[in-house]
Amino acid sequence: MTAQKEAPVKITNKDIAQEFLNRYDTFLFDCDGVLWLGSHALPYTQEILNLLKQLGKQLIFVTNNSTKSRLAYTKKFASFGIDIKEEQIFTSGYASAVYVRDFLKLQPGKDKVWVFGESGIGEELKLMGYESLGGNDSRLDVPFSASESPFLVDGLDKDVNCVIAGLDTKVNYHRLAVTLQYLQKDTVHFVGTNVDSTFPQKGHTFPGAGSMIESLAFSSNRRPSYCGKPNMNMLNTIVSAFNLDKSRCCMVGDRLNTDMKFGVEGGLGGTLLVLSGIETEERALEISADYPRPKFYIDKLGDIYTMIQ
Ligand SMILES: O=C(O)[C@H](O)[C@H](O)COP(=O)(O)O
Ligand SMILES: [Mg+2]
Repeated sequence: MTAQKEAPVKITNKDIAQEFLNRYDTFLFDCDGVLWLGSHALPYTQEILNLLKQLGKQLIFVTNNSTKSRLAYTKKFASFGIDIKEEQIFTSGYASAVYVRDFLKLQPGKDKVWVFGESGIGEELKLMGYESLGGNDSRLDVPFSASESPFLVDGLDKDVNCVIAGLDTKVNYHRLAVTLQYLQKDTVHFVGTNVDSTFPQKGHTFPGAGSMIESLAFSSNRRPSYCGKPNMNMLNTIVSAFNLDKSRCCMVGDRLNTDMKFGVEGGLGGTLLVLSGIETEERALEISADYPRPKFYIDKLGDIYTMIQ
């Protein structure tokens, strides 16, 4: 991993903020920890996004949170007074469905997908014509019994040829046990939405998708193909969808080993780390073999708005 050669620059005043904005035409925004913490919008999120729109900047949103579909995310943005189109949003659930369609080339109407995760994965699969099982099926909410589970008593579904595993806030032994049965079939592909070990919320840091997916990897002794940031397939999908000039793009995120790695390895013109999510200023400045340093960093995204007033 090539560490950013020059030390990251902290955006602390109007001149630095203005120079930063002038460098880029397109901003790829991570969501959790940057725009909001769960249902709590971070300060001036609406204002800074509206300002960038007024400046003619292109806004794209790239979240490793697979719990909602792209369409559902437009509603979350709207709840914060932000008007965003579905095509501007890329989730790790969508990236996983694209991987199933374009790389695994599973047959809609024939191949089914077992989902360990929430509705955002199944909804994206459905839009591509795939039937998915598991997910938020309420029969998985009851305590597990091998002799009574409806997912086992009649045997596994023979048309399931892929497992997609992602963040599931209703994780339980029933979901883990049935998912493992599918992963024990070597004909079933193992896809993980994202590697994030933790999930930032207001005042707390909770287990992330990666911590659940790695549990399934451990019990099945298999490695998942991860599709979210920093996977370059996800970036390439976005770059080609918008025909982007990467040199004029900046990735804005709160995690070094996903967002910053995604931007630097993707060859984007710049990266901005915000300290309102997972990372600290110390980690932003340290040189690590596991992830690159950001080009810029700031306490929180909305500070750009207040600085240039
Ligand atoms: O656990 C997860 O899935 C992630 O922490 C979370 O959803 C990350 O979302 P992002 O910061 O990429 O918007
Ligand atoms: Mg984040």
